[in-house]
Amino acid sequence: MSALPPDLEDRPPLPPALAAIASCVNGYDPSALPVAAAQDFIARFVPTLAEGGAIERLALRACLGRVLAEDQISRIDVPAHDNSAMDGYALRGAELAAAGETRLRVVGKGLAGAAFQGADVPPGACVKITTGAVMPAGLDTVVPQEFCRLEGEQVSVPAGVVRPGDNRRLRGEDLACGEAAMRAGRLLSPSDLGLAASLGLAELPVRRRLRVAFFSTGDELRSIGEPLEAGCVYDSNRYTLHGMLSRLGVELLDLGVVRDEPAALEAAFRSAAASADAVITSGGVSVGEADHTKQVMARLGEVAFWRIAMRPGRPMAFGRIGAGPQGPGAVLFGLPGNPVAVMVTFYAFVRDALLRMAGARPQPLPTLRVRSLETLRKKPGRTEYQRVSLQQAADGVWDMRLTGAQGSGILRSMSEAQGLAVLGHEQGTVQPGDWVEVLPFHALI
Ligand SMILES: Nc1nc2c(c(=O)[nH]1)N[C@H]1C(S)=C(S)[C@@H](COP(=O)(O)OP(=O)(O)OC[C@H]3O[C@@H](n4cnc5c(N)ncnc54)[C@H](O)[C@@H]3O)O[C@H]1N2
Ligand code: MOO
Repeated sequence: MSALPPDLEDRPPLPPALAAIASCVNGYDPSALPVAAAQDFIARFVPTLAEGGAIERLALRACLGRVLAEDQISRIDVPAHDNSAMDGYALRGAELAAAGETRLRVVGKGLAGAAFQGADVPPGACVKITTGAVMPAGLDTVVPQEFCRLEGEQVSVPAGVVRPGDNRRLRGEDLACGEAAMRAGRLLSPSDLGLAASLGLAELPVRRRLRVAFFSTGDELRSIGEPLEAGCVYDSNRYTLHGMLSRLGVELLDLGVVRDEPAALEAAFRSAAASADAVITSGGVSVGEADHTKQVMARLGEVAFWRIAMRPGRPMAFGRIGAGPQGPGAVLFGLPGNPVAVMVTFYAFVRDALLRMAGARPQPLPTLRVRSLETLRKKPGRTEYQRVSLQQAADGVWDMRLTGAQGSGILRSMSEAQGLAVLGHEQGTVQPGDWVEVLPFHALI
């Protein structure tokens, strides 16, 4: 068996692990697994990049989209001082009159980066201040300058425009020294880079990127640039997969197109598993005579299930090859060949599994509750994903329509969609005006 990535957690050998997982999964039926059971199975099954040996320290800007490997504890208070949230006058809140005006003498100024230098501010006095400037000792309130009238060195503040303590940011209110700023497992976002910068961190420890190999299978597939002979189609799945995987920030190994021949498939699986943590294929998982993918997967390793109660995406093989005492091998996703089924099964199963393997803690994706403008025919007993466009109605509610024919080979209606209506396992036909859950593509990385 092929060499195995050394830094994946060593899990028990596959057969007992599979049986153990299957017995924990509610409604486990390998011939037609409900979507939720398949997701549960996969979440329990996939190994995570191990703590040791898989961590690198990267310059902050390079950490975007990577998985944080260790908790980050703040070594400073952020902000480091009480400071003003407004341009105006800093004063003692207790001196503000309940009615009429409060008149105060301006005894100096404090700028952001150039704090007020005077001695203690005496009673009846205030300090001109800018946003971000350190609050002078003893002063606790800032009146924005728009509310004030300045005559010479006297400022008049009308009653009621601020309360004591207003417009002052407290030391450590963003993060106190010793507090956890970010926990390990976080998928680093632009705001996380900013947060780390606010702590003065030049670099962060991140998990190594997951290595994902992928290839298309099918004798009818031609690569771009090749002539399209009768009966052939261009291989689009590798481009779709490339796009979805790139957004996940994994390391990509594109192994091209593999012919519908068991020996060629076996060689491709072996080479993919030798260098990747996960292998994704498309095509050849159904029951046709040229559909060899799942048989080859089963011969080299194990197939946990390959039929899911969903549409599109019913035939999807999930398993593993190369598992043994030396490591967990590579996780396999044999996605169906139809171009829309590839995308739907990726979003339904592969995305979360890869994030989990990479050490992140994926959250359930947020869905929008929208009103259907049309009838959506649906049979109970399987989950259906229908391609929809969204528009906001005059009453502010979001409405949805199908983007066209829903055949799982029709990529145009996927490309025109803004999301997928997720019609649950038990759901029947949707009538116009009914509410449905939509997974907006913008929620996906
Ligand atoms: N008798 C049955 N036939 C089929 C069943 C079934 O349950 N019983 N399931 C259908 C469903 S659902 C799907 S999905 C497909 C999945 O089949 P395969 O995974 O074996 O995929 P292929 O047969 O290889 O291809 C299906 C279709 O997609 C085109 N394709 C494949 N790869 C690509 C690619 N990389 N780029 C563009 N297009 C691709 C291929 O040419 C076929 O038209 O099986 C149904 N049949
Ligand atoms: O998985 Mo298939 O895409 O339902 O046609």
